[in-house]
Amino acid sequence: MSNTSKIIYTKTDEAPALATYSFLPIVEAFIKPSNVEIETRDISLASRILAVFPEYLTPEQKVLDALSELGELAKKPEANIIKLPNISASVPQLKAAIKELQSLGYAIPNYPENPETPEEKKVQETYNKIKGSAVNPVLREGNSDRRAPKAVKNYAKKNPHSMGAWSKDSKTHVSTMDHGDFRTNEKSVTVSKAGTINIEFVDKNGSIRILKENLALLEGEIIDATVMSKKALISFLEAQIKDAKAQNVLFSLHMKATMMKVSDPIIFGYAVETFFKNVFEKHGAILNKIGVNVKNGFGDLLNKIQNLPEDQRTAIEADINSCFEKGPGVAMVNSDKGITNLHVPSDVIIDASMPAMIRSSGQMWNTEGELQDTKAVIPDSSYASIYQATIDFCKENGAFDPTTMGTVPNVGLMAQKAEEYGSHDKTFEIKGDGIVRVIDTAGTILMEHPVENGDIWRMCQVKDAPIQDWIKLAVKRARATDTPAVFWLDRNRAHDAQIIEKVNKYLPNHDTSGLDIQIMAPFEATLFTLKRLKDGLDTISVTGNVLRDFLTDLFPILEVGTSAKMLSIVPLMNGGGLFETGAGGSAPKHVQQFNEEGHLRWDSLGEFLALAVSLEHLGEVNSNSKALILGETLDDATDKFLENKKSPSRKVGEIDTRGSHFYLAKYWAEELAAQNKDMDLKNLFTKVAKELEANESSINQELLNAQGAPVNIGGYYEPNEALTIKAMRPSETFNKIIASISK
Ligand SMILES: NC(=O)C1=CN([C@@H]2O[C@H](COP(=O)(O)OP(=O)(O)OC[C@H]3O[C@@H](n4cnc5c(N)ncnc54)[C@H](OP(=O)(O)O)[C@@H]3O)[C@@H](O)[C@H]2O)C=CC1
Ligand SMILES: O=C(O)CCC(=O)C(=O)O
Ligand SMILES: [Mg+2]
Repeated sequence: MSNTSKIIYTKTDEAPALATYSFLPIVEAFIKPSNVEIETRDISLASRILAVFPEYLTPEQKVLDALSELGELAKKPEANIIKLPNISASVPQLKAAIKELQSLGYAIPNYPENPETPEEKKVQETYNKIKGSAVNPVLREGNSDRRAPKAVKNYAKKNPHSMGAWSKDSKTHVSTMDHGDFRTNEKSVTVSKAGTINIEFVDKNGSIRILKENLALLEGEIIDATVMSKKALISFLEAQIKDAKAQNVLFSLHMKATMMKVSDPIIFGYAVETFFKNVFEKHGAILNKIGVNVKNGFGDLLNKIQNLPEDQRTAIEADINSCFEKGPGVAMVNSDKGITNLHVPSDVIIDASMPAMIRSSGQMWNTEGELQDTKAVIPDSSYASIYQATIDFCKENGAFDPTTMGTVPNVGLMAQKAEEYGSHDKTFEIKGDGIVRVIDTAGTILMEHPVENGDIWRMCQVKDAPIQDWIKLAVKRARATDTPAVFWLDRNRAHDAQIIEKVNKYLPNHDTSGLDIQIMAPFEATLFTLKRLKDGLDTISVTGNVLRDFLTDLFPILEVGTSAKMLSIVPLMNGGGLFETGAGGSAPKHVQQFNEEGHLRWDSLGEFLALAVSLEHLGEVNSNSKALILGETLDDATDKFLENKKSPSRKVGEIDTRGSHFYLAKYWAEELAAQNKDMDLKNLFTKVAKELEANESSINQELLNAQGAPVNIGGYYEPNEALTIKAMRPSETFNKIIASISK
């Protein structure tokens, strides 16, 4: 078999990883006759931790660095990778994973919160590479094409998900900064020739500290730099806390602390300190001494004060309570458990949290577990306006109607760590007052900003080749679907102005005759798109990396109820394919339900869609007709799956992920039996389809019998393999039929 007939299926974390234990054996059996091999690579958080600390492990414990391997593969034409959502770990998640691995006998080091020795610094640096969004940027060697397939849209039109009603009197609103933030301070230049730059901090006395040295830039690369003023941010946050109280709305903070892993935890920390100002003013010395780190959220403070002598702890708790009493209500993540929006920076992630709020009448949970209007605080104003525009639109027009609304596919610029999501190694918390400047080897200052102690300064990059590829993809999608495409770019923003020049330069290289392609600032683009959306019309959004992320949750959640149902393709720039499953995350609360009730509600539709396009890609590239047929029939099976409503239910005792996989297998076998292009496949799967049909009720019964009681799979980040297989494949009858396919 040729080396190229290989699909790499990623093993990740939480609900998607559990689902893989049930789905992958089915896939392996079905694709075997086509001479396509499927291999797994473990890029779970646990595995990524073990991969970078080999010196702490015994020879048997060592694991491959699968992520680096896949990062290299993504640059090769033969790449065909199915990427499931993975944990982008905040520090609290990282620490929990480390603890679990240590308890399993892996002698890996602790995460050093305040590293002092060179050894501790090295350990922290290593962990920082695993922290946050450390997987996607490595694999995304291409731009993004995300859309709701027709079958998914049609299903939503016939079976609309619930949408909370909107009232014209809703007090919900977005609050964002109008000065001193990343948007207002942004500067940007396009580099005319390749070279290297340094980023320097010059203090008030003129002494220079190098923040980043010898950063290589390519010709035509756009760079931008900006700063968030700590003073402006804190006075903004103080004003918003007061205003939320005055308006009697919940205070909620929406950040991307996982993907913006350096800047956003700092901002999150300032919000915690501002909300609990009295606590930090009165007890700052003690909190400092016990190592409270607000970047890890209010939860870090609560955990660390548990070890204080009782009198100190109760004094602090009394002041915490008085902040809650005097301040506005805070939006809750889990009101039963008292977990607020400020507890953990990775609990509320803006791409999912804002659409979820908009879908529920613009409301979030209060401490009583009731829905209430909310002030959504999004400190940086770069993209906040899209949510305000959507809120205004819903107030004016009521909630969207999934039975009649159009769709908004996205073409997103993301290749080669484009824009903000590639900025971590160039983001700095500034220590002292002075100037930060970007300077080239000839001594020319490309950009500079005056800064003050505590400010957050960052630089972003986007290379020319990805921009050209993105423009090409936009034209291709507009042409393929004959749909208007809008570039969401603001000519008044420094970075966007540079991108607009490139769009104007490269668009004429393509045949755009008869196409409707426009450029609009995000606020106007939102209004334009929403109006069309309500009228049942489709509009392609062509955006940068952050808006890609925001819009590919916002529109899917409104249109089809969840971004899990998105087709998410990354045509890799060197010819391979990366097929992401859905556009959302790993849904931690699903695992909790599984552990408690033995019911997993992860919807693998994203996996089905991704596998079909992966097979199609492989079939075309390798002229493998069996792979093509498997892809086509899988798509037809997915249509049938939707028509017959075989997605997992939310409730225990009803069909869950495992049952949904059985039906996918049944329909896939039936489609293979029905096709006449390949007789081998037809004959083989006619038999399989008959057996699945004949055993349908006993398989369903066996699968349902596995529900209703707590399930122990021996771990959260590193579950025990044997226990997980047992839990995820509980139907002997089904397992036997699957095993018989490859015999
Ligand atoms: N591509 C990737 O690797 C991504 C990873 N993440 C990571 O995922 C974790 C959780 O992030 P969060 O922002 O809360 O986003 P999630 O998308 O995990 O959660 C938001 C909500 O989406 C719904 N949902 C998402 N996928 C499915 C699915 N397949 N089946 C059923 N429901 C689904 C659920 O909503 P409901 O209850 O309304 O149905 C869920 O509660 C974090 O660790 C984050 O870093 C996040 C985004 C992308
Ligand atoms: O990589 C991550 O942390 C999240 C990715 C994400 O949300 C997206 O691409 O939509
Ligand atoms: Mg996202």
